[in-house]
Amino acid sequence: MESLITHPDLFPDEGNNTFADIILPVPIPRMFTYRIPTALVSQVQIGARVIVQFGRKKVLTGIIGKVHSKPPKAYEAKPILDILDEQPTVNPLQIRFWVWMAEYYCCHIGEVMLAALPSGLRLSSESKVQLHPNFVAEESPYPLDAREELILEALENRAELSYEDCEKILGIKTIHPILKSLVYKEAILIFERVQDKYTPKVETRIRLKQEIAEDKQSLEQLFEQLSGKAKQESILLKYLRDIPVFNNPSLNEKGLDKASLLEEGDSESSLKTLIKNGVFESFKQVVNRIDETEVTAGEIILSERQELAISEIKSHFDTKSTVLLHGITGSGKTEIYIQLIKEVLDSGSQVLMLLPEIALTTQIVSRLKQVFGGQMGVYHSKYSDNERVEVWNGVISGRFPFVVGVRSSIFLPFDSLGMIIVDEEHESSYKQFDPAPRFQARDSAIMLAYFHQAKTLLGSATPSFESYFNATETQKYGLVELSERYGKSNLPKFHLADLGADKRKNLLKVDSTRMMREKIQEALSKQEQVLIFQNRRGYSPYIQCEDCGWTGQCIQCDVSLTYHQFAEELRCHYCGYKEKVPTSCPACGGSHLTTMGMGTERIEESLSLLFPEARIGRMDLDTTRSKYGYQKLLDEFGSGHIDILVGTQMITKGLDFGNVTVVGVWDGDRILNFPDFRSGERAYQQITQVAGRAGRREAKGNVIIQTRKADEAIYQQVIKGDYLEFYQHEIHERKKFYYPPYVKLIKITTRHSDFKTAEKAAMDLHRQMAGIAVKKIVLGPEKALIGRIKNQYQFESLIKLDRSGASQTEFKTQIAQIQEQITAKPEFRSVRFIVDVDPN
Ligand SMILES: Nc1ncnc2c1ncn2[C@@H]1O[C@H](COP(=O)(O)OP(=O)(O)OP(=O)(O)O)[C@@H](O)[C@H]1O
Ligand SMILES: [Zn+2]
Repeated sequence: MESLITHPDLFPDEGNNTFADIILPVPIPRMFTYRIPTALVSQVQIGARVIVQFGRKKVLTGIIGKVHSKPPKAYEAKPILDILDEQPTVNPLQIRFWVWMAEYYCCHIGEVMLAALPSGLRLSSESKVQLHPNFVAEESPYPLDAREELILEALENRAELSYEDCEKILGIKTIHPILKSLVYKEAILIFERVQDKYTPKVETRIRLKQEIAEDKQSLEQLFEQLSGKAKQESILLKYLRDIPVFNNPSLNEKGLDKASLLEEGDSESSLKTLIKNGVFESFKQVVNRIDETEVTAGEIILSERQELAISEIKSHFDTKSTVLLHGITGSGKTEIYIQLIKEVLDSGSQVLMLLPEIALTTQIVSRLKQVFGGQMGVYHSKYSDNERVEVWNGVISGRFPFVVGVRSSIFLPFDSLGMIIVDEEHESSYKQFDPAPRFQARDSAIMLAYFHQAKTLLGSATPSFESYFNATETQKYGLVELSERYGKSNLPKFHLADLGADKRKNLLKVDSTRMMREKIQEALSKQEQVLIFQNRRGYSPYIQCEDCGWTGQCIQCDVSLTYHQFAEELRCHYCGYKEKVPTSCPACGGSHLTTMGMGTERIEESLSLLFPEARIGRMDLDTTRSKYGYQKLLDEFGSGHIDILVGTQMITKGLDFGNVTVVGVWDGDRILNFPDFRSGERAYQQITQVAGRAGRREAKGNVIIQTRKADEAIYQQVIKGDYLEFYQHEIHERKKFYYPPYVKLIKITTRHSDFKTAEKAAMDLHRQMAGIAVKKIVLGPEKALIGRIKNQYQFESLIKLDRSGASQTEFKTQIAQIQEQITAKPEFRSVRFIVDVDPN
């Protein structure tokens, strides 16, 4: 797309009264108001992309958020330079949603826009200069000065110059007055070249020349000519095998993708010869990046219990807009979703289904694909930006009335959602931690549904306390319970394996109890499969010197470096700093460096000592970094090429493998040790979810939890599977100590490169917050758990706010003002405040 626009200074103020508030991709709190030149008034639409000048030299692409007739008071509105879209890129519902998100999560609307638009839809633009077509130096009535001459000279040789080029030519920074004068003298034009970053995928295709394809005789002749030229003949044969033009010459038209024509090792040069000799021709075609899939699923018959759940969900939807489906692991929630999705799609509305990041590459998506085929779009963060633009456009065009996606799919341009499903709604990865907007996708989805007058279905075997609270205590949500597994499957049997007792009896072998070994052996001997879970948190292995206790520390953050065996490196998980593993201790020079902590790698090693015959796989951040890494491991496991799969959180999310009968939790106690008020909730969820992967068909499942604290209440609660009892016990504590869902939490982090400055600013913030007149408790400021990240010191304040909407709005408005006041003070100019609403 190219847009030729005149320079802003060429727009006189025409006294016209239409203004637009523009959402700009810069960190300013509000939308910025611009004037709409008369010539453009008829094209103005909310959601259309525009080009505006921002500051002195910057040209930005923004989006029209609002149209009105009130000129801004604090500044003179500049004109909009151009409107890029005939069809708006985002719709008014999306803008409403963005505005809500910026307000609720205390961030700039520009930040929401940046998160929402795939970067392929954001435009890059740059001011360019070219000679005025009518300019003839000799005839110009205006004298030119030396600098102006230089620019014109350069333009004699080059069709266009950027602002940067001009700066270089003149060797000065302030070129604007000179260019302005040249514009006035009608010697140059300033224009914008705007580039759409999205590039359609173009394939080179090959087809027979039509006259050959249509005429059997000339085809036969061709074979005679090619006899003896084996390479060319082979290409022709391959083509005819894939495109049988003998039977149907019209097939020839769409040809064959060049890459697949040559995939069997045929040579490119032989193909070239064939093209040169007029046998084949090559042509280009724009293709979809996202495959079309055929619907392949057969009819599913729902169980009575599932039918009942569906009718309960629907009847709740008559009066409530959100329903929580609490169905134990393996109860068949997916089939319930499928049925409901079908009905909503049939009624002509759109459906969005949210899944946690990692679950999105798995079975559930292929299951949905079988049912919904090409009308289902998948929106994944491992997709390239171009692929995301295709999903985006597919939602607008109606190609994808149904999308399954990760948390960012709530930003897709839906215009008539009928239902949003949030599967595994308890998952903490629905919360975006960094950068802003720090949104919780489940909560935002409920808001989005509200804007669309749509319904939200939350599903989980282990609901978040927030959702369960809303479904029971306040009855804002409807509650539907499924407490039996589908079909002949039963919940697995639990075994607590006491590490301490085994140690005393000398039964421990490479960190494993006798119970763990026996159960794994039993499964292996029956050709059944095993999953071993190791919690990621607190388990990063590190290197320590046995002599002096030295451990590697990051040079920019207050954290230990994590040991990566594979790369023989120490890495910082916060800033990415890395160094080679030292051969001797940098502190004392000793040579006894050992690996501490027990990561998945270590367990993999232990298991291969214990079960030398077994095929063992490992799934963690290291082994799944590539786009298809995760899928590949799961495929190998699913097809029985792996007997034991060791993994972190990733192996717990929604996996459904019938042959898994044993699930081992390698170190249960570590799961209990989250240092926050949600630790109990998280531990219950994690153990229940991973245990739920066992025994999902007829064969009985076994879950072994290794622990030193077998009498912890939480183990008994998990084993009993009594979510309600667990919830009631925990929620009581939450109430007593003022924690969510009884209060709203806001965390404010104050950051600065100087320790004292950070502390002082945090204290200042604290003092002023005390003055805000809403019911609240303010804790801190305290040095953050990790006191320094990327050389920035951090202090944290935690605010417990009254749940009422009015209190929250009041607090948030005032906190924004307080931040502005503090950073206006010279000593605090580079202090950063990070506001996290509903932190994890
Ligand atoms: N009506 C049905 N007909 C045939 N098979 C079914 C039906 N309902 C569920 N199943 C099968 O039962 C198994 C468990 O179902 P599903 O994976 O949907 O459980 P879930 O509730 O999502 O469990 P989790 O919370 O553990 O992920 C799957 O293999 C699924 O294909
Ligand atoms: Zn670091």
